Amino acid sequence: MSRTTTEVWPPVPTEAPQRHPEAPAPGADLPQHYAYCFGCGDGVEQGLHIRTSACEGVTIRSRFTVTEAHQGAPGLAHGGLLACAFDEALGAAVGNLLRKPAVTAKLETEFVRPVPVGTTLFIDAHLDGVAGRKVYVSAEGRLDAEDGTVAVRARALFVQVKLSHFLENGRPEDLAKIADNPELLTRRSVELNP
Ligand SMILES: CCCCCCCCCCCCCC(=O)SCCNC(=O)CCNC(=O)[C@H](O)C(C)(C)COP(=O)(O)OP(=O)(O)OC[C@H]1O[C@@H](n2cnc3c(N)ncnc32)[C@H](O)[C@@H]1OP(=O)(O)O
Repeated sequence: MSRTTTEVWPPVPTEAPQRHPEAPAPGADLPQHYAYCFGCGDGVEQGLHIRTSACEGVTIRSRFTVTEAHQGAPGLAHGGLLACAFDEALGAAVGNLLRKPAVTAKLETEFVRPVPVGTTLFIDAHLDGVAGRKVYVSAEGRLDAEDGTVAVRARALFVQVKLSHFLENGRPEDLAKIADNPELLTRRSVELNP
């Protein structure tokens, strides 16, 4: 059976994504966006602690080191955690390069090679197209080097949302913690009306 994905991507006509004029400069290391984010936050001891930097154009690179806390089979990364890492990397591309709040509507992952504990995945995420509020984005994860063997591929649809999405749906006590300590969130300006 062929594993080549045959569907057209993006699946609808799109416009070329435009890097926001205030997007982080190529080479810049990006801060965690929320201290308690499972993907990037330093406040989550067993989280993924993904680190991300901006690249040229509409690409960003993330690095994720698989620890013992991330196992599924003995000594191997859990597929769901790998999907989480890609959700984070794809979302960071959308948020940082377009600078508009967006959430994952659909996420597809392809697991090509096992990913052992101790591996660092180099994940390049690329914005593929924008159609109104919809943003199509894809990524590849390579084993232990920028040019390593591809182990995981993913692609996703993100939908741009208003700030009210988070204020109306988030747990009040967590929103209150942020009100008390705004440092929990990265304080970069975003455009709030999709
Ligand atoms: C400086 C800033 C830095 C920031 C860094 C940030 C890093 C972040 C890293 C974090 C990363 C982690 C990120 C996370 O973990 S985000 C957390 C996980 N995601 C969610 O919780 C999202 C839950 N879903 C929703 O809230 C709603 O369903 C949304 C908001 C997505 C849409 O509901 P809404 O009522 O608003 O809009 P709509 O229903 O009219 O849909 C709009 C359009 O979209 C199309 N559509 C929707 N769904 C699908 C689908 N499944 N397949 C195909 N198409 C779909 C739909 O047909 C329509 O198309 P069109 O009719 O317009 O053509």
